[in-house]
Amino acid sequence: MKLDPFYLIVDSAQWIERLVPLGVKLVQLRIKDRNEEDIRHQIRVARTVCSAHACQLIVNDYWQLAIEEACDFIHLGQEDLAEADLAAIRAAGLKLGVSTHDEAELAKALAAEPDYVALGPIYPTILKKMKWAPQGLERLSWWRERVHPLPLVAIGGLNTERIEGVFAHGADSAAVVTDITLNADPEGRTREWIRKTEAWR
Ligand SMILES: Cc1ncc(COP(=O)(O)OP(=O)(O)O)c(N)n1
Ligand SMILES: Cc1nc(C(=O)O)sc1CCOP(=O)(O)O
Ligand SMILES: [Mg+2]
Repeated sequence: MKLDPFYLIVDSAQWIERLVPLGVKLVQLRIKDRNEEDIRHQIRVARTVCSAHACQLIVNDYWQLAIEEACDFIHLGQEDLAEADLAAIRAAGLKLGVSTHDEAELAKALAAEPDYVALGPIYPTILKKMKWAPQGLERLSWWRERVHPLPLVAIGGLNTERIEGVFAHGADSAAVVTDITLNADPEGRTREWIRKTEAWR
C-alpha cells in the first residue's frame, strides 16, 4: 500500500472542508473532547468531502464510529490499540495505522499487523505533552529497517524545512498538524506542503 507523502492531521471537519479541496490526498480527522453525536456528524462531513476529492480519510481513535460510518482507515495509538477489537476492525475491512514511540510499542504494533506504522515525535511538538524525547532522524532510519515492508509515517514537529530530512531517512509519509493549522496562512502552507512533497508522490 502506498501512502501519500503529505499526511495532514486536523481536529475538525471544517478544516477538511477548507484544505482538502486544495489537493490534499491523505487526511486524518483527530477530534478530541467532543460528544459522540458531534464526532459522528464530523466524520460524515469529512467522508463526503474526501470522497468528492479522492482523498484518503483516516479516523483517529473512534474505531467503532469509523465502522458504523463505513470509513475505511483508522489510526490507533497504543492505548487505543489495547482497548480495540481488532477482529471487528478487520472484519469491517478497515485499514489500520498504529503509533509507536519505542521498541516495546513497535513489537505490539507489528503484532497487530497494521497497514502503516508511525514513529514520533521526530522533533519537539507543541501540539500535546509527550513523555518521549524527540526521536531524531537516525531513529527514523532504524525504524525504516524494522518496519519494512510497511509504510512508515514520521510525525512530530515537522515543517516545510524538515520534509527532505524525514524522506531521506526512510519515511514514506510526513504527518503534520500545527505547521499548517497554526500558520498565518493555512491554505498557502498546505499548497507549499503539496509542492514540497511532490518528489515523493
Ligand atoms: C499519524 C499519527 N501518528 C501518531 C498519532 C498519535 O496517536 P496517539 O498516540 O493515539 O495519540 P492521539 O493522536 O490520539 O492523541 C496520530 N494521531 N497520528
Ligand atoms: C498527534 C501526535 N502524535 C505524535 C506521536 O509522536 O505519536 S506527535 C503528535 C503531534 C503532531 O503535531 P505537530 O505536527 O504539530 O507537531
Ligand atoms: Mg489515539
